Amino acid sequence: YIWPSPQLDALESLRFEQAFADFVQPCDLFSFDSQGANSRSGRSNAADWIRTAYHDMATHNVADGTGGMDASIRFDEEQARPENAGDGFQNTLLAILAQSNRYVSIADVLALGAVFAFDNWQVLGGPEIPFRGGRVDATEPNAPGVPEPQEDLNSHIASFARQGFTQAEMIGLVACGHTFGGVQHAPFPNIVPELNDPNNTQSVAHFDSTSVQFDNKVATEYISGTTQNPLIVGLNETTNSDKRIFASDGNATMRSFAQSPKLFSSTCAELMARMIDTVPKGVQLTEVITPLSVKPSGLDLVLAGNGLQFSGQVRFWNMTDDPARTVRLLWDDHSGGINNVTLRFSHVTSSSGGRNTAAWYTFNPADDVSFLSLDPEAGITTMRFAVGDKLEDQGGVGFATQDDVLFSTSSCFDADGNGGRWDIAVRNGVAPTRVYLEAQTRDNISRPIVLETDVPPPVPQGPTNATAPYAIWSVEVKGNFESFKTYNVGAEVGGVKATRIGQHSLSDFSPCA
Ligand code: HEM
Repeated sequence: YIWPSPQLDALESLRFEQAFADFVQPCDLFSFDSQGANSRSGRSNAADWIRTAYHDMATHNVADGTGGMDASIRFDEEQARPENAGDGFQNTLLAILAQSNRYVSIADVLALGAVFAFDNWQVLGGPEIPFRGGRVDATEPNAPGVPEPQEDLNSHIASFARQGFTQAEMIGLVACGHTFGGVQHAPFPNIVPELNDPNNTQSVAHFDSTSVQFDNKVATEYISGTTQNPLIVGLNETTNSDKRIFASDGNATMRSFAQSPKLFSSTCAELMARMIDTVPKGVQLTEVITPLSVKPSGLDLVLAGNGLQFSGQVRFWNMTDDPARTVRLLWDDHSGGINNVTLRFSHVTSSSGGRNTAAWYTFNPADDVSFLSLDPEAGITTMRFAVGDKLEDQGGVGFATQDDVLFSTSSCFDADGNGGRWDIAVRNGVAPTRVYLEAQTRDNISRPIVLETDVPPPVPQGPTNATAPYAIWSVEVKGNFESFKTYNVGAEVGGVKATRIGQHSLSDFSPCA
């Protein structure tokens, strides 16, 4: 896709910049145990996240298009059902709900959690699950429908058919899920006894001998008869659902997985992608999110008195540090000028279990100067980057940069921290039908939403100064801790409503006179 695209940019950052993937590194990390990082609980965030994604999806009904990945699992009513026994769903939401935002739904982050749980294993031949965004969060619980271990084979075949999966796909999906984690004593005391093991304090009987790792041991141990999977060798035959499911085609599918780690991996990539892309009828998912090779990030542009202050970074994918490399930012302005500055190397990040690296360059010219100064008359229209002698301009279109509506540093906060005045700079010649502040918050069912506060145009007082590059629109705000709330600025120009560059709170500016 072409930058900027607010939704795809946000999905891309979350998928490729590691932010919450750190919850599944190391892979046996479990955040909800009193021993924390030294946990010997037998549990893992990674396993909880995969199971949560499956249980959210498993309510899908292909016939009427209801249910699916829509984060309905976040409702207490759904978590209280016997089919959703255990605290793994609550734990998952506690860890990752905060990652959702106006562009990335809670259902998207649940799907991404499952992707991350598999992601770290790619270096060892594990699958990369293609990730799309655009899921829509449910407004109420879905109808029940998650399979339970005591049900018979025909019920399971029917249940997976209702979810949209064939019998062979059911075997595959269960095997792919059950290469992680296991069955805990607390929610399933009839399947797993207390283990009294100081290295497995929550008494989890694991599905295979490598329970926090993606590999085909779930299949090899089953085929060789050495499996300890509690849903295969459990003393109570009734709850041996994996045994019935795995054997339901004469072991053909499981044998093929045992013979070929590659086939198991590619099958899991395909089935997991289908699982997380199973959404209620009418929901339109985005394209598969792939990393942008060049991505401007964290941009800010403010009017400061007589100058424009521009700051930000640019990320180059699959690039490591190289002191000999020169990176320049070139920008076009409104007066037809082309300007340029050499950017400074900032740092290198790594993601997906160390498989990808990205090099970041920052726009500020020196450590003690946090912005580039632009001429406000000329402004900025488009960026391009020169890496050595290679021009990065998105195939000629450049990186469009808006300078029409911005925060002004004349904004100020009240001494009590409970309000102040927002000054928004509107470029001369631009005629917005609306300018507004955007605050991101959540509704009463946790969905990220945006509240808008209108900023009125200035009331003309005497002759207007039509030669000033920007006019100031202002609004006074009041409320508890208002000075510390973060806002974006948005505007509607020519019928197009869009968020502009940068994010601020009043406390970034000066006290009001
Ligand atoms: C007939 C279908 C299935 C049944 C009856 C079933 C049953 C179970 C049960 C009883 C547990 C133990 C939960 C706990 O103690 O917290 C479990 C765990 C798990 N299941 Fe399934 N499952 C099924 C299908 C799937 C599928 C399709 C996936 C994902 C693709 C999946 C992923 C997981 C994972 C990752 C765990 C480990 C959770 C943890 O260790 O915290 N399951 N399953």
